[in-house]
Amino acid sequence: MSLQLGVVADDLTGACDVAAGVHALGVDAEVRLGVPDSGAAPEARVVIVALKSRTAPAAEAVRDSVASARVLRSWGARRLYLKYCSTFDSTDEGNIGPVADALLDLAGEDAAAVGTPATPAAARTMHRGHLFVGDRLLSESSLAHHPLTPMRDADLIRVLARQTPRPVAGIPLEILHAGPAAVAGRIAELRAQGVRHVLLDAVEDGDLDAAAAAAAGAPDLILTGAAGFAAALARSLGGAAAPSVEPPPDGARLILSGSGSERTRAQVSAYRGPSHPIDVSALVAEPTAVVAEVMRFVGRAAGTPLVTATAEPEEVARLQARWGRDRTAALVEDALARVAVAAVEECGVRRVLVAGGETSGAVAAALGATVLRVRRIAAPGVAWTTATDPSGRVLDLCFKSGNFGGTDFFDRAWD
Ligand SMILES: Nc1ncnc2c1ncn2[C@@H]1O[C@H](COP(=O)(O)OP(=O)(O)O)[C@@H](O)[C@H]1O
Ligand SMILES: O=C(O)[C@H](O)C(=O)COP(=O)(O)O
Repeated sequence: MSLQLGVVADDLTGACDVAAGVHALGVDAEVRLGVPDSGAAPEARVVIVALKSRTAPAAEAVRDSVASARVLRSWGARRLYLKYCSTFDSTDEGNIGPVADALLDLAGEDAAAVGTPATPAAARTMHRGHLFVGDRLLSESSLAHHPLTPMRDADLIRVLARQTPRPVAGIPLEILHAGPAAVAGRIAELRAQGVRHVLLDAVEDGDLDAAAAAAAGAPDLILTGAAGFAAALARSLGGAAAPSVEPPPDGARLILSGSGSERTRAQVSAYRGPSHPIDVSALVAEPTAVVAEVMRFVGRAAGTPLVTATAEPEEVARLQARWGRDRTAALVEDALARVAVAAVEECGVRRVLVAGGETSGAVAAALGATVLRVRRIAAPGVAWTTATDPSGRVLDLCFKSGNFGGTDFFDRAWD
């Protein structure tokens, strides 16, 4: 099969979110970690490049996203999709706007970016350009307190307009409900007026299907959004039989949590197995000693050990004020990544569940994973994936978005 949809994702859990949704439709998907080497094209019909660009400097995010898009195009990708968070996680400096603009430059002068973060299956909906998380406006949800990208403005037309000099406009729900031709016609009108970024309202999957059908008639569009719109595009590809589910590899288990999201905080609290909180302040002065202490816990734990840095927003804010946001982020990500490598190399761990997008990117890179294939859906938007590390070990890896999975996920995710 040829590559139908090439996706550039700004974090690993978001990439796996798309892969899980595509897999559930019976469409074969593959996640490539980092900017891929051009080489031979993968066989999968959907290839998702997982970058760690969501909170990187804009120039770095643009560089890696454009490089990834070029490789996907060289593999014959018929459509390009920029995958960002369903809660539009970003700052006013970017990176959704700058990256989308760079992809527009790649696509040509009159190109336009069209899409939506709406993912109704994850209770993310767009109405009059405003993003809702469940019944709450984004700015009234827990995402307003995200440790790296606090989302304090639910008007995404306004948010995106702060990230790009190119004109931004929305398409309201009544046009989505009028069907694909109405959507396509409105997109064409906006483009003729010079609009280069279009955000679509959507409150149900049918709206996303209408958007996907409208996009099918405009192959020059750069498509953007979260896993919901990506799944609608994959639905139009037509799925094969349900993919087979291989058993997980034998080996010990480990849970690593670096997410500060509301759902992960609940999952950490609800976990009934052995857990060990990381002393983040101690990481500043003696990270090696902290990791050694954690490994003593992992080595003697009965059951599946949970190593967690997860903390309430107030505690995270206190540590960020003391040591710096980026410094604490890097210290925690690096510590959890080092624990993952040591657990695989020294404790026979072969199954790792990681909570948090940035955290997952750091852990996957440290483990040397380069390609992930979905093995089994663990929860909506969350998959167990199979990877082979540089030493040839087969690993079973689950990279869970911060706000995904049930409260008992850490106990129930294992098959
Ligand atoms: N206790 C803590 N203090 C400071 N930063 C933390 C703490 N725990 C986690 N972090 C950092 O917060 C960020 C959480 O981001 P991420 O892993 O993407 O989670 P999510 O998926 O919930 O957004 C990471 O950079 C992580 O290292
Ligand atoms: O919510 C989404 O679209 C994705 O699953 C995602 O990007 C989540 O990011 P997180 O950093 O893992 O919360």
